[in-house]
Formats: sequence, structure tokens, C-alpha cells
Amino acid sequence: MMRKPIIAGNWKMNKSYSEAMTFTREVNQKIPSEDVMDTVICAPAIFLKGMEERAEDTPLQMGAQTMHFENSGAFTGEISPKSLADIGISFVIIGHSERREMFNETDETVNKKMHAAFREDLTPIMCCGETLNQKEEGFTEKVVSEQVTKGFNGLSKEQAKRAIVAYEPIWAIGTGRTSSPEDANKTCGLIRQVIEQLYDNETAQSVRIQYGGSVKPENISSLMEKEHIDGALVGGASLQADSFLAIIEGAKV
Ligand SMILES: O=C[C@H](O)COP(=O)(O)O
Repeated sequence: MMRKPIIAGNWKMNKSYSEAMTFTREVNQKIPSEDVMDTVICAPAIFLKGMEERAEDTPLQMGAQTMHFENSGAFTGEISPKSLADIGISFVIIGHSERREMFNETDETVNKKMHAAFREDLTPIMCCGETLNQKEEGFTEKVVSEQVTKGFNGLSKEQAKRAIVAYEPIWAIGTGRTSSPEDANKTCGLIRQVIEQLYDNETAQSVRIQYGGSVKPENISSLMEKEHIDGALVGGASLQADSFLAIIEGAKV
């Protein structure tokens, strides 16, 4: 099955608002049509509305880096799924390893957020991946299978098909150490198998799976050539317009 590639930049806590607006202006006219590929920037939440407005007539789409699962309430500092949908945001990263490590995100909150995303018609990019220790002890399959199984718990087949999974080995994030395309493809294939066991082959073949972890213009093509890799979640290399555009170019395989 031909799955549409999806390249998403995750800016994390970087850039000023004016830098974000300059970036959007610079890349705006150079983003491929949505028929060819989905192109997303997951920016700090306070930049999103301005960027969304600036990119309104272009194929560039915006995503949030996290959100709460409730739509309102006494959750000081949190951002609701409904408010993201309300300003025209299409995607949301859920369960990034930095959120799991530093902000108490668990498989249970990830699952609640997956349901919340679909409730508000946001497309979730659900992250999973093992630590270096887990990899060295041979636990990659176990860790990733469990994260995917728990993250997808209770999702309908239709919802599961629309979800995006980002496989990000934690030891490859921001380290310059990329997983080899073969290893990345193997784990992305395993994720597809887990989804097939949870649902069926058709669903597993529909889900788009990204690789993330030190993706650069130099390695994107060799990753994208692999059967189970449908895109990338890019941190550091998404911060500069030229490297982000080069990754998009390299993803057109
Ligand atoms: O969400 C993105 C990842 O954490 C990857 O970051 P990186 O490309 O800087 O390694």
C-alpha cells in the first residue's frame, strides 16, 4: 500500500515568536502539495495561531507538542484539545520521550490523550521508543510493543488507521547517533505487526509510522526507502528553513 509520507518538525522549546514567523514566511512557498506529502511544524503552543494564519493558504500544517486530555477545568498551565482544534491546528505530538521522562507522561495519559485527540479531530503523532539500556538488554521489542498496545487501547479501527506513530529510540534523540535504516525499519515493522494483532492487516497497512532521532538531510532518503518508514519526526534539523526543506526534498522517494 502507498502511504502518504509525513515530515514533521518538532521545535521543542526553541525559537522566538518573530523567528517562528520568519521561518514560516521562508518555507511557505516551498512546501509540497498535501497530495504528495504532509508537512507539519510542531511549534511551542503560543506560536501556533500566528503561524497557522501566516501559512493559511499553503500546504504547511501546524501541530502542538502536547496537550491535556480534558477540554476544560482546573489544570493550570495546560492546553486543551478543543482550544487547539479551535485555532485550526491539525496535529498533536503525544507521549514524546521528553514528556514521558520529565513531565510524568505515562502510557495511561498517552492513551487518554489519543482518545482526546480523535474526539476533537486532531491527528495524534504518538511517540514510542526504548532507552539505551533497554536496547542493550534486548528489550526494544517488548518496550515498543507495550507502548503501542497501551497507547492504542480502546481506539476504533477507523481511529487507529488515522493515527501516526513515531518510533524514536531515545538514545538517538539529539545525539547525532541515528539508528541504521535497517534497524529502524525492523522496529517500525514490529510496530505494524503489533497493530495488525490489535486490529487487522488493513489497519496495520494504513497507519503511518515515522522514524525520529537525529534525522538530517544526509540520512533522510536512506530511511524513507525502507518499507515500513513513512516519514520522520525531526528535532534539531527542523529549526533551520534550509535543512527542513532539504529533508522534505530528500523524503520524496
Ligand atoms: O521529536 C523529535 C525528536 O526528539 C528527534 O530530535 P532530533 O532530531 O534533534 O534528534
